[in-house]
Amino acid sequence: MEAKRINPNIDRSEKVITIRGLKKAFDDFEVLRGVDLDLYKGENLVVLGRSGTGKSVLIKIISGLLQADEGTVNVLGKEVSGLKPREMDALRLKIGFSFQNSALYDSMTVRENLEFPLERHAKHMTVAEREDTIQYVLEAVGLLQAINQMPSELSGGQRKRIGIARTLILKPDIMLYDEPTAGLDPITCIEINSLINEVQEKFNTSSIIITHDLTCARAVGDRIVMLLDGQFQREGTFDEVFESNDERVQSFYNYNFID
Ligand SMILES: Nc1ncnc2c1ncn2[C@@H]1O[C@H](COP(=O)(O)OP(=O)(O)OP(=O)(O)O)[C@@H](O)[C@H]1O
Repeated sequence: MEAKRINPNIDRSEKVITIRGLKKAFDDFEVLRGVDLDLYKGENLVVLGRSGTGKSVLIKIISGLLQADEGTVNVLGKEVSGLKPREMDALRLKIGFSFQNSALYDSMTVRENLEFPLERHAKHMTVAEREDTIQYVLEAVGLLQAINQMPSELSGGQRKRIGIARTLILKPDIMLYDEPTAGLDPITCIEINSLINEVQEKFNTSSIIITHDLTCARAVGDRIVMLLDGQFQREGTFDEVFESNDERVQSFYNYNFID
């Protein structure tokens, strides 16, 4: 299994996300207990953690779908908690959210699925510009030939690619991938991992990749953070994170079947 070649274009002088002291509880259950996080421009940051540790809650707070209880969350220079709904909508357009289930509309063709966000958010585009943009993102995910197909005619991996293309179509600055390889076979996982790295290079995005798949983490992460007991307890390259003797880190590693 190959480790990621760290992207030389990461700009460590520019942070696109800065989080300090983030707390979030549901009733008495404290999910996030003081999370600090920086995402640098051009970086692929992997957030690792076992099921239920609050990874999805974290990205929902970043994208304004959930409110923090305490702490500061700054995205592209804006403090999320202080934004009016209209400002939040504008910020959200700069954040591409790739959902676990790809979230495609089953009754629409691939082209229509991709046209949909353009019709809503890129009204200034001509029909020809839209078509060019659709073809460009489909080509980028290697599925131009599927343009007239229905999502039901595609494999899980292909649907995932189209979901990523639809997220890219509005040219987001930040990509949030929630479990990009969940439910895919090992070969398709490798293809999706490569696609995440290609997107980083071609679209110059900064990304957070949420996963508990260590093969994915190693293949795509310039930097890895591990969420344990509501806080990031380990941070570094893949090897640095797993150098730890911490039993929780080791058991996480041992339960993932990797070479
Ligand atoms: N809207 C909500 N209301 C109440 N509890 C919630 C809500 N959203 C998340 N939780 C709880 O917060 C905890 C963390 O959930 P989260 O979905 O972030 O986990 P996760 O780390 O993404 O897990 P997985 O890897 O299984 O997706 C869980 O115990 C979950 O039940």
